[in-house]
Amino acid sequence: MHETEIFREFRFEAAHLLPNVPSGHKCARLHGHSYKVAIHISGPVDSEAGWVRDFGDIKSAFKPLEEQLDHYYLNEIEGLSNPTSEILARWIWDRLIPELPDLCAVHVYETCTSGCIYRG
Ligand SMILES: Nc1nc2c(c(=O)[nH]1)N=C([C@H](O)[C@H](O)COP(=O)(O)OP(=O)(O)OP(=O)(O)O)CN2
Ligand SMILES: [Zn+2]
Repeated sequence: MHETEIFREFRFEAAHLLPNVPSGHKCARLHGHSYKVAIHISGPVDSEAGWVRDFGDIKSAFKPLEEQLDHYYLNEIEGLSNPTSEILARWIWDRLIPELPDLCAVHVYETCTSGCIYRG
């Protein structure tokens, strides 16, 4: 059976600053983003269900993370003291992989044009 990749997108608003950027860098100042996260799952299409996995499973797995992230100051969250897209993508991966062992990528879009793809 061929591997097929599915995804589910989520959006949340959050504030952050980047503490380790060079002096004078704009990202050292407190600012916010409308983040978009896409969770990708890969596997065979179940012949009976006709899907790799119910999108609802991805939604359920991401919900506790969304509750920790949405409208929060990311720097105050355990593990996100330097909340770059790279570190946030890894943070999400580490928390989803026990629930979604078929996870294959976490995309974090910090802006419409910038982001990170983490593949474990
Ligand atoms: N590799 C990374 N580079 C940057 C990150 C990051 O997480 N990883 N983060 C930032 C800032 O958070 C910044 O807010 C977003 O970056 P940028 O693409 O510069 O966004 P802008 O909307 O400000 O882009 P402009 O086109 O310059 O307006 C910076 N770098
Ligand atoms: Zn930023």
